[in-house]
Amino acid sequence: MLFSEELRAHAQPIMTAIHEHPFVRGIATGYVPREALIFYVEQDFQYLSEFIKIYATAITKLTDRTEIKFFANAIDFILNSEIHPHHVFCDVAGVQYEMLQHATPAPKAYLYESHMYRAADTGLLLNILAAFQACPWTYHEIANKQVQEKANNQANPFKGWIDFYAKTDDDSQTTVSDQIFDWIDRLASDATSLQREEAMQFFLKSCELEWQFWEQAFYQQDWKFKKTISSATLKHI
Ligand SMILES: Cc1ncc(CO)c(N)n1
Repeated sequence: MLFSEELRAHAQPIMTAIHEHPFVRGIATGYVPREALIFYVEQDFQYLSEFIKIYATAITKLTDRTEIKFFANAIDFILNSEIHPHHVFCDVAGVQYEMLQHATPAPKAYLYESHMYRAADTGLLLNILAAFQACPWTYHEIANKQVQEKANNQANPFKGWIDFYAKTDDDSQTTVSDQIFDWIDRLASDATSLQREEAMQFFLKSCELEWQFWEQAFYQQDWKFKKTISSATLKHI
């Protein structure tokens, strides 16, 4: 069994819970509460900005130009393409995207970002890719399933969001997530079983954190002492 198949098999209960999450179901049925959409975009905007920095860290581990290009493309994708699904949510919520670009990470986003940095700190590309893969993989799975359900019909205000994440790489007909699984398999074949176990942990925790990210937005879960934390300044120190 390929390592990527093992990853997917172990993540199945989490993936099922993501498909069934009320936020994700709401995208399919065309209704998500406005507060949830706003909280999501605020958090995702800052989360993706942090992701760019994590990709940049990954680039420092590479020498092969094709591999470097992969991460450079991923950065370009976040900066120039992934703003589109955010605009879809903003349009439905009736808010200006520019208004949602100043948030600080809520607890689960903070945890997810810290988890990614922890993977990067191991210095192993296998861990970085495994931790990162939950991101494109789960979104692609969500969108594909919703396309199969014909949720991306003209009447659905989230059609643009679903179509965006269901898209494949036009030339090769493979998705970014397929390419990453291939890359993970190549690295895993040279790894020890302990290293594979560590990568598995990074992947599964990222999958759970994807579920948590939807949950956090749906219920707008923020720091309990947000005002205290965000009003603190260093002026007395
Ligand atoms: C939290 C999260 N995971 C995955 C994606 C898809 O890239 C995203 N935009 N945000």
